[in-house]
Amino acid sequence: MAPQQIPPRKSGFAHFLAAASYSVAGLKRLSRESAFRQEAGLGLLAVLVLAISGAPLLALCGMVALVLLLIATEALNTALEVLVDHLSPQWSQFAKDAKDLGSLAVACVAVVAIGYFVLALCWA
Ligand SMILES: Nc1ncnc2c1ncn2[C@@H]1O[C@H](COP(=O)(O)OP(=O)(O)OP(=O)(O)O)[C@@H](O)[C@H]1O
Repeated sequence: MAPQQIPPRKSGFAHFLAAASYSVAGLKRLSRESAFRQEAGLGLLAVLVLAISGAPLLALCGMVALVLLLIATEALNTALEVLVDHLSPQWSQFAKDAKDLGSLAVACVAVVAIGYFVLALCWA
């Protein structure tokens, strides 16, 4: 297979379009992670439950924002894992630290999202 080329830098509207296509590629890569599929599924469920419970629009927007924040954190954690797996196929302290810290970041955002869901459900 021929070696892939790094795409040339673009500016203006072409840069905007290119950035959007890179984000879609990132979403495709993220969809291979089971953690992402679980978080996105549970997040969608949480938004639906709040909507059915009659939560106000602002509360629904808050839930959607937190689910997007969780997905963004999971994307960064996956990027970290890809790099760590490439740099350290064997056990190493830096690999353990990096991956554990990435997991902590995802866990912190997940706790905030779950707490928000419970509060919004109580107030609905
Ligand atoms: N190369 C490594 N060296 C040392 N410890 C590692 C290494 N790879 C993974 N670990 C340890 O194993 C844990 C789980 O790693 P793993 O790669 O399975 O990530 P994960 O959090 O389960 O994410 P995912 O399910 O998305 O792969 C890490 O948090 C870390 O403590």
